Amino acid sequence: MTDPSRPGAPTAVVIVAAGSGTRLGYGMPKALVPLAGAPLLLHALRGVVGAGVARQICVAVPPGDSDLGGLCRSFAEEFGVDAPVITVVEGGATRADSVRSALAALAPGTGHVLVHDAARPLTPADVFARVAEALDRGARAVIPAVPVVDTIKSTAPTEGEASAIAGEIVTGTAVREQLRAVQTPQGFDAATLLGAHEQAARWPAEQAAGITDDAMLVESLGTPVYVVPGDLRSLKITTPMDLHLAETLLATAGA
Ligand SMILES: Nc1ccn([C@@H]2O[C@H](COP(=O)(O)OP(=O)(O)OP(=O)(O)O)[C@@H](O)[C@H]2O)c(=O)n1
Ligand SMILES: C[C@](O)(CO)[C@H](O)COP(=O)(O)O
Repeated sequence: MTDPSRPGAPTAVVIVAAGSGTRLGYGMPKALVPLAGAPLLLHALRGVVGAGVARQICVAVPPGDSDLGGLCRSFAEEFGVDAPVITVVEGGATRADSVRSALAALAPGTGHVLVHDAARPLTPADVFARVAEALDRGARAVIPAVPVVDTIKSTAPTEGEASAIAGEIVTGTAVREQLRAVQTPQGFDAATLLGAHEQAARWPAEQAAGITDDAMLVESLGTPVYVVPGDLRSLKITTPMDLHLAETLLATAGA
């Protein structure tokens, strides 16, 4: 339910659910893939409504889809008038295109926007709350993140004689203490996010192909992006192993 006592600007949550799920390999849009018997999108919708931050939820579904749109409509009927308004739009070829399509459907007067992956079905309410609170405190952009546990190195393809040994060679080691693994929901002042996406829509294809989250578009404008603690349970379902892990987490939580 939307908490009417929550201070701050009217908040919309965009759920991007238009991906194909190629790496998961189920032969259906990833948002439809079942986790503990319910599609990933349904888990994400329940999470957003349970967090109580949204006045509107705008879901980007694959072009031509009717299953995920139908799921959203049934979900809205289940909650009735107390639930946030749920809007369904057709997503695009890339995640950024899907976000852009959803932003165009936000209600006039929307002050804050949280962009969330349908592929993160187990994000705890606390994470939504931390992001929304940072916006209420004046941040124009805020992301949840967790520390990185592996050592991260950059590499380059080997050349000449070295290529007989291996395909890649190390070019550097990042300072791990400065690295964070970034999650969603990512929160923004609505005008800031719209401006950032409008600018990125004019980027050349090669540069646009490198867009992996919304915050990097805002960073490119020089706007400070704040970081709040994420949660390891907010994992992104990308491969079959992630789905197994999420099933286990749910089974353990319900035990
Ligand atoms: N054109 C796209 C691509 C991705 N997404 C959404 O962005 C989130 C993160 O994307 P990702 O995990 O990469 O999903 P897919 O693109 O479906 O995965 P894959 O790359 O394996 O096909 C997902 O909720 C996905 O539905 C989207 O709305 N529109
Ligand atoms: C937005 C995101 O979930 C932050 O970690 C991530 O960058 C999405 O990447 P994907 O390759 O589109 O799954």
